[in-house]
Amino acid sequence: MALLQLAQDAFRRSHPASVMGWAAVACYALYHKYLNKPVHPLYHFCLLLVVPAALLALLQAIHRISVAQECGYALFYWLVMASATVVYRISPFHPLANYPGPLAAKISKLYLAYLTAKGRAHEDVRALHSKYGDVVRIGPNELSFNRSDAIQTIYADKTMPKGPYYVARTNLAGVVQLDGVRDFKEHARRRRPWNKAMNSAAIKSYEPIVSSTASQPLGELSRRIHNDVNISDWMSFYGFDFMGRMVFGREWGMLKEGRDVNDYWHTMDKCLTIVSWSSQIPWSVPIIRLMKPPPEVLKMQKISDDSATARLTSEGSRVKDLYYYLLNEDDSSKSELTRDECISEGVVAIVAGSDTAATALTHLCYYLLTHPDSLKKLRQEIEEAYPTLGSELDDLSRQAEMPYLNACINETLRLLPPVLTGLQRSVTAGSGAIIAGYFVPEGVDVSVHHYSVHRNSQDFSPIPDTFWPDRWLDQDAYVLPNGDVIGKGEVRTNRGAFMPFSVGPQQCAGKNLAMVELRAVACGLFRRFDLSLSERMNICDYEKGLRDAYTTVRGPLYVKLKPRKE
Ligand code: HEM
Repeated sequence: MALLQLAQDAFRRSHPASVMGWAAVACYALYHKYLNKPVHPLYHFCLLLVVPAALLALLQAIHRISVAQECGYALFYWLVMASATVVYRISPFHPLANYPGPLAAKISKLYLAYLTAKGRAHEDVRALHSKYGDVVRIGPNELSFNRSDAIQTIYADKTMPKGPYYVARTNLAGVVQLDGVRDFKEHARRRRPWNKAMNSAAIKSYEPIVSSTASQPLGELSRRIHNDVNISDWMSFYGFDFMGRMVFGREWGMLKEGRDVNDYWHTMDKCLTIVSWSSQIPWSVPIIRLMKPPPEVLKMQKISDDSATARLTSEGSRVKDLYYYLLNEDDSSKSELTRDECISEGVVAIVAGSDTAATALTHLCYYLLTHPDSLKKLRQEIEEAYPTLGSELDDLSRQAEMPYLNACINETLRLLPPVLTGLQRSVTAGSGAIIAGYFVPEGVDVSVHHYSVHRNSQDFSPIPDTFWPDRWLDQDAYVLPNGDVIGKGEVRTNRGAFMPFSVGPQQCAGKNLAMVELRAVACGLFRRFDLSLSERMNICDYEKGLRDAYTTVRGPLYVKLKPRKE
């Protein structure tokens, strides 16, 4: 009672503006602690709306202020909060004050969300590294590294869980997707069935699906040799049909029809774009989720759920597909995953595995078409391995031993990794962490920027920006694209800096399968067809048209195809 009386007296004696101002500063102290963290929307609601509303009600009762004054004081409250946020973030007292970066990035993650929404964040963040150095403050509490010696600490040492960027990775039924699981122990439980589904014996058992799906686009394309073919589209048709068979044992029919049946893949691209920018502002995710989901998201969730549910209610697999292992159909024990988790895993596999592989294959075509010498060398290697036309999908294990094929794929994934961005992790240790020699305090989010580190001349030289597959070969001397010959000592290829599938316990679960399918399609395509760029293609625009939406959104790549005779 006495306390209430005291508060009332204080309110009576103070000017309303000073009450609102000091309350805003106090609330900010609480708010800034959680601003970039996943907290319940009620928390934001309370600090932003309930507190000022309660104060205004009190002030109204005591000072009899008008409605216009109430609105003014409410605005003042929010303004003080916003100003306190900005001042603290750019002040020398902020724990990241010594790290360079653009002012807008220091103030708000909205800056990175804006770059992401523009679609060229991979180039933009690389430009920031060129301007500010190896470590850049890309958000108020976030650092981007362009240093290969940061990779192990951030991703492999199991000390830094995924950051708040991943809060959006929960489906509409509330199930956290595998790639959104941030707790290491829970992640290990969810990941176990995947590791079984992707071990070498399982990968071998998928080879019939890989061979039959990889041969399908070749058949369909041979019927279209008189037209320009958008190979980018065809790689997506392939990627989705392959994953449809792999995961659900189901035909999407994209290759057969030569179009995006059900608009599935375009819908997915739209969803990824929304998710990619909203993930940059994690506190917006629970708020967005309170609203009605966009129709694209609903549509995609439905198609995926229906396919997964149909597969789960079927009597088991006809072929050994992903669910064969996820549901433990290979032995009698019960699956470790709940039914909802199983459905979610199927959806993740489609999202994670279809477009990424399609992007890698399209980029491989792009680089080989613009580097005819490399294409010639590759074709020679394929012809030596598979002298008979049509045999190139017979024994896929041979392809893992083809050095130039693997060099071309690696070089493509280096220059244009399908996941271009840095994958966020959080420093959670109370004592902070030392990353690549830099001290990073607790509560800071960190990442190694894929696109930048893959082109860093410290790790890939010479000509780090040029497609030059030879850098992956082990030779005594190397011929550069301009004809110069250089010795082994002048070539630096740091495989530890190569992370298109990420690194550590949360790296890509489908890496081995992806490599099998990339090799198979490349062998089939370049063995059976002569590819050239179509005249309608302005090839300089291809890279400029790529959009970084966490995974890559591609424009068209028109080619002409000529079947090879032998
Ligand atoms: C060239 C093709 C591919 C690339 C470049 C690629 C890349 C990646 C990357 C970088 C991650 C880490 C994502 C993160 O931490 O945010 C990832 C995760 C994942 N990928 Fe792939 N991926 C490819 C193909 C595939 C395929 C074919 C599958 C499925 C069979 C697959 C399934 C997954 C899954 C399930 C995860 C989540 C893993 C986890 O969180 O434990 N990926 N992928």
